[in-house]
Amino acid sequence: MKVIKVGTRGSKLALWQTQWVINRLRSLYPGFQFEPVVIKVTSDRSPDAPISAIGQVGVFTKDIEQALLAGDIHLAVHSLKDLPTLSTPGTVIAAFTEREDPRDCILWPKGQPMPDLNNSRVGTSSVRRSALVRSYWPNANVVNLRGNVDTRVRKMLEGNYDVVLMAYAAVKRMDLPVEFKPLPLDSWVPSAGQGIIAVQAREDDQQIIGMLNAINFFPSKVAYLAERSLMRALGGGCSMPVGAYAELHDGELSLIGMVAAPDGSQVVITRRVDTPDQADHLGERVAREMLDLGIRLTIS
Ligand SMILES: NCc1[nH]cc(CCC(=O)O)c1CC(=O)O
Repeated sequence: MKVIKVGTRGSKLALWQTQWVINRLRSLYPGFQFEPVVIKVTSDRSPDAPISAIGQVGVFTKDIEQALLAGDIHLAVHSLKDLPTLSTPGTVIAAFTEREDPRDCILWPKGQPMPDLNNSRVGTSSVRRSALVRSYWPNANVVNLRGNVDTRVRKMLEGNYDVVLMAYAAVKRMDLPVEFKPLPLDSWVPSAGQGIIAVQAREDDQQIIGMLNAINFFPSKVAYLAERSLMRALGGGCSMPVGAYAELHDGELSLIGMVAAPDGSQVVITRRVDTPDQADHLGERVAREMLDLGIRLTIS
């Protein structure tokens, strides 16, 4: 039986996502054996350093892509939002999964009432989330908090933070000892790709690409094309306070874009609609309109 090696990070969330993809593939292709291969990535090697200090693009994904290109694995499973908006030459995202709830949410310890957000210590290391906290809850204290989902929850339960911010997708996929409340999509615009799992193959591997095509979900792909185009037009990556969320509904693609000043003094949110074949153009248009509003994209 042919063994297909599936590259993944070793975090619980990554392993959950990889198992989910493997289960889908296994039911479609019973003649193959799918085997997860854990690959250590840059961010795992410096678990406490701020991502902005580790610096380069692709801290969650680069080492896995290299293993893919080297032929050590046949395919790779990533959180789409962790992948750089410019794809690595030689690789292709051959499947975008059905999107899990894309919203951000706040988490606090199980059994406790929801903290007063405007007087809380909020743990996050995301520049997008900190800008939104500073804008919407001006008296809250943003405290840097890095690490895998488990680490972030543990540090909160140890009393270092009153609430932490996280992707709702992560809360739904894992069993966490927390209370949680999702934040509204149109004011807390998520990161491009949030909630979608990306399955990557080598560009020249027609067999794997063909197999992955069966689990590709077109509405997720076209939504991401618009979100990615917006990110590219802003020249942004995860180091900028930018959000993008697109949705295909009744043949119409709508895109919400968000740009914030890192200190929260300005938040610009724009929504536009177009046909799905105009996904790229829609992203550029929303980006252009937001830039025309004159927000200062100062990267701290
Ligand atoms: N960079 C961390 C990361 N990458 C993907 C997810 C959530 C899962 C998803 O978006 O599919 C998370 C956790 C978070 O944002 O709190």
